[in-house]
Amino acid sequence: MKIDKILNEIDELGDAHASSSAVTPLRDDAFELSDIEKIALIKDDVKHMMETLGLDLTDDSLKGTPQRVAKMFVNEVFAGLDPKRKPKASIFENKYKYGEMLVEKNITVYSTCEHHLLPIVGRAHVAYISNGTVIGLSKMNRIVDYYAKRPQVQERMTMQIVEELQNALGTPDVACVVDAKHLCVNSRGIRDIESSTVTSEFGGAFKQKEVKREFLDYIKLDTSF
Ligand SMILES: Nc1nc2c(ncn2[C@@H]2O[C@H](COP(=O)(O)OP(=O)(O)OP(=O)(O)O)[C@@H](O)[C@H]2O)c(=O)[nH]1
Ligand SMILES: [Zn+2]
Repeated sequence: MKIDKILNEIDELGDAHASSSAVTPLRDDAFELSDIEKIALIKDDVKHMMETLGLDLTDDSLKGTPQRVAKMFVNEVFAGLDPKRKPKASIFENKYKYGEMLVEKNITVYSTCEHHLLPIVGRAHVAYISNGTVIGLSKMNRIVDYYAKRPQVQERMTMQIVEELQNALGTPDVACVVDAKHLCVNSRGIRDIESSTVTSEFGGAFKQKEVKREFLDYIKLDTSF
């Protein structure tokens, strides 16, 4: 596929929108290889890494690891790099005129820290106020999961979730709070097992103190961050 076409598609999908401030840094040729080609190349890379560490890849337990890791990277933990996998946001008309805030809370987040390639595990809470459009509830969970399945920093992921929902719903009135543990902080380095990271993005009406407060009350967080 021609790179112009791919970039156009990404643009249409809203991920590389010119006004976006939270774009995952991707190479121009990011989608020139097929998933199968990527898995074959990554398999060799993982094999090389393990051999360099001195592991015997003829061992029964280790021999399948390069292929297993390559498949897991492309099809699972980094699958959200591919705009083709972006969930379709089922949008409905708000015929019942529900005008209050809707909160989808405690969405499970499994992501990967892009600095250490170690897991980020936590919860996302998203909210919006309808301007005439409503979105299928599960689509909010799916949008969170799509952006989580990338090498990430938590700040960017939080902003990407909000930007995507703003595009889908056609309103700036969207917010997201993420509370997550970074295994690069908990299990190595400083090894602080208790600490977690809270990030937030408040769009449109959520910048107002009372609206923000209502959202944070629903998810039972204070405003001290
Ligand atoms: N802002 C931000 N930083 C992150 C995130 N995930 C991991 N980091 C940090 O990225 C930083 C990378 O710093 P470096 O000094 O290059 O890495 P390091 O030598 O492994 O540092 P230590 O983790 O302190 O041992 C670390 O402080 C991580 O805690 C994230 O989502 N957002
Ligand atoms: Zn890290």
